[in-house]
Amino acid sequence: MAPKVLISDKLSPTAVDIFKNRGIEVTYEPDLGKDKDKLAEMIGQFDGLAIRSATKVTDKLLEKADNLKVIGRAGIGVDNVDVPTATKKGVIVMNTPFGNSITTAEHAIAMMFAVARQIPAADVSTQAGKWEKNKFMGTEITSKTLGVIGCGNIGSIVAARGIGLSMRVVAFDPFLSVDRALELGVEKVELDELFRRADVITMHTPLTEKTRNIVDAAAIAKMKDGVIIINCARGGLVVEEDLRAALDSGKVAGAGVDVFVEEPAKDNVLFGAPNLVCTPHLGAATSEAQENVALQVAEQMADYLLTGAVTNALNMPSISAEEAPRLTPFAKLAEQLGSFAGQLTESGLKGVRLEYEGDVAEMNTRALTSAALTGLMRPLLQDVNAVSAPAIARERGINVEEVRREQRGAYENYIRLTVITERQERSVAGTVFTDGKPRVIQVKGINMEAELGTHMLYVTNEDKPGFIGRLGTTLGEAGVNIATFNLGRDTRGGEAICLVEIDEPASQDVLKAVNALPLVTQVKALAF
Ligand SMILES: NC(=O)C1=CN([C@@H]2O[C@H](COP(=O)(O)OP(=O)(O)OC[C@H]3O[C@@H](n4cnc5c(N)ncnc54)[C@H](O)[C@@H]3O)[C@@H](O)[C@H]2O)C=CC1
Ligand SMILES: O=C(O)C(=O)COP(=O)(O)O
Repeated sequence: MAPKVLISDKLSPTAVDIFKNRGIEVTYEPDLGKDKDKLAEMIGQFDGLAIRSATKVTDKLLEKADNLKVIGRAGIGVDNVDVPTATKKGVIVMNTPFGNSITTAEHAIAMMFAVARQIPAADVSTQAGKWEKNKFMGTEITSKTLGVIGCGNIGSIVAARGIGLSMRVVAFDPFLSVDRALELGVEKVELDELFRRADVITMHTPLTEKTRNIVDAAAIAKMKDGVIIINCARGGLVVEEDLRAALDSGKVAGAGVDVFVEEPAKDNVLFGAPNLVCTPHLGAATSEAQENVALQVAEQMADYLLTGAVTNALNMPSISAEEAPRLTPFAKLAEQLGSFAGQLTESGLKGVRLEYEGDVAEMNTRALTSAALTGLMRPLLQDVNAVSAPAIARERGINVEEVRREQRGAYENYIRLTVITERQERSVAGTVFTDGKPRVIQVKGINMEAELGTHMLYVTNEDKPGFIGRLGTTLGEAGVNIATFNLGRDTRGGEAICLVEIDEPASQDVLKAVNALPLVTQVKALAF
């Protein structure tokens, strides 16, 4: 069945065309993001949700999103998405990190000039026939200091534009390296120094608990008298009441505000302040940027839904379209190994070690580890998937270790998964042959070669003659048909393992009967 995608915010028609052309059923409801009840009613039918900033993807909405696999943000900020809850539910959240950055940087520069030359107010006055030439005295930008808070994609474009305008640029960004600052031609400074030195301050950080209220009354007090403040990033970065007071007092000479704590902003404390220029979250609103983000989000979501390729996800490692098909059998193997170990693990899991050897060591092992963790935890948590598994493992304090060895052993590729519990370590290993089929090749250090079917019996016993015949007879008498039978032992007369594929799940009576056989040490029904 074709996957279904809902677009709940205004997106360029390009997105609709791409989804359709790729065989995805698409519902375009550009105003749905504003109607959370209707959205909650509809969301259950969809595999994908494409949004901008108006749709709020809350935990309540996600509760109803039973089929959702991917949320695509046609833009950058995902503060309107509850990413931790989406991750726990196994829903990928992806954005388009570059599509609108130039446009947004240009908006910040436009705001700087609009404020410095009071263009909006001068326009209103002029069109009212007032010709107030002396009222609108401006500020020259050349040689002034531009303070950039957050010097990532957008901040660095703003910095470059600032330098192009002959400004001196200082930047505060804890993740900005000295080399990158040099390359950009900006001076890396601490926040207080930026506040002290900048004539114009512009913000380009995401909204996080660290950046919320970064510009409040105390910060403004450290700034130059007559500073200009520009916010084209997120509403919560500035305490609106404090900015209003500073505009009223003249401490801040002017502000350009594109984003608000509450959006749509209908009745904001800032409105009506002197020399305030506002726009309704227009940072990304150019046809060029909207084409970019619509095209990119639709391609990324379609890739994921149709091929499993992952690009620009915030909660999952990337998997390219080329590697997705190559990775699939290994992901299946990793998940089967995890599932095998998970079904045999009864006491508290402390850690998991994944060893990748040969060709597979050069693949995207993070994605394979996620698949292994999914298999491992599924016996406990039905809804876990490769998106949620690493987060759940972390939350539960399960230590995950990855070892990669590129040299080949007896097999071209080899994955060994070891679970570490309070009581013991247990390993299971497998490979993918050239037929693309995963095989288990070692259980607890005992070699064998088994393809895992849907229903399996796992039996450990003492290696003595006559056991296999008795096991076969017991299963036959119980009406259980054997599909495949795989054997291994550590030493002659030592510990032996049978992995038996059966056509139907083993009943409790069958398990009891097998358990009662002489020499049996453990019997377990496994399902894959
Ligand atoms: N007004 C609008 O329409 C638009 C607004 N935005 C906003 O702009 C933000 C930035 O976008 P990009 O530059 O693409 O993101 P980015 O991730 O490339 O850059 C953000 C920078 O902020 C820095 N940062 C993080 N925490 C910080 C802190 N506590 N103090 C100082 N710097 C910190 C990071 O190190 C990073 O370099 C987005 O998160 C979004 O909220 C983005 C697009 C359009
Ligand atoms: O990309 C971003 O972070 C933006 O803020 C753009 O928002 P929008 O898509 O225009 O609602």
